[in-house]
Amino acid sequence: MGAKWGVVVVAAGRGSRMGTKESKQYLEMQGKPIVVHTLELFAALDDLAEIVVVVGADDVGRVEELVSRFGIGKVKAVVAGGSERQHSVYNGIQALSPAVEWVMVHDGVRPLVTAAAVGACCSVAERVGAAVLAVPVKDTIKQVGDNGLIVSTPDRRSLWAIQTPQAFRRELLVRAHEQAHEEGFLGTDDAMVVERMGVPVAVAEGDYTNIKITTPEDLPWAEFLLAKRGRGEG
Ligand SMILES: Nc1ccn([C@@H]2O[C@H](COP(=O)(O)OP(=O)(O)OP(=O)(O)O)[C@@H](O)[C@H]2O)c(=O)n1
Ligand SMILES: C[C@](O)(CO)[C@H](O)COP(=O)(O)O
Repeated sequence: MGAKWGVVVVAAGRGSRMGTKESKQYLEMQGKPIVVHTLELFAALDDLAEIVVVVGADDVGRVEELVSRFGIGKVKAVVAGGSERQHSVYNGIQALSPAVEWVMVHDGVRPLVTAAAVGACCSVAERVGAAVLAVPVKDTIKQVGDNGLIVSTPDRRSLWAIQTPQAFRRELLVRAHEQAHEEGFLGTDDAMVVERMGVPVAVAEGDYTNIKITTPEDLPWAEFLLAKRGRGEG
């Protein structure tokens, strides 16, 4: 990462698919909330200038206290998110310092991303203008109709499972979010609002361990990977 980079860590979701009373980003692993693991990883990146954390409106004070308790550096602001992930992202971008010219957006519930993968994503973004971390899919993916019948089977060689961080020149991402808002478009990731403008977005190959903690089955796998990483076993 050469230029002035900021990251928006989004953690304002309800975690409904996890089925826990506590939102999944606050579930603890190795004595720390998942979102703290994620923030600590980005705070340790030498070339990262600042972090904005986006959380539920009622959780701003709680997360500010976590940032202080765990001594997490580079946190410029903790701000309230919105009803959709895309709204939370936009709120986060607005809180970055004006000097930040490149933005990463990262899911707060992806605590296992590596510094190397983040660096690769940013390098590709600086070259292309926009990039997302991804891995080639391992399973055959099929499109299935409402009737449960298979519609098509895309060539697996062209299919990638998209992750975060997703990295962009800041003015591009702001413009894309504002256009999506004006046109009532909601995407499931940040690249979608840029792609729909016809702007190229590149893929940077990441790791299969960069999982998004979403459903209960993800928790033991994340615990295992976190422990493995803590032992320096990658
Ligand atoms: N309005 C929202 C929705 C999601 N997120 C964040 O976006 C990331 C990816 O979203 P997802 O895994 O879907 O989290 P949730 O929306 O909380 O999960 P669910 O869909 O199961 O409720 C998470 O870190 C989540 O906290 C957010 O900041 N604001
Ligand atoms: C952004 C993302 O993590 C890329 O795979 C994914 O689209 C988030 O989806 P979610 O339903 O908000 O978890």
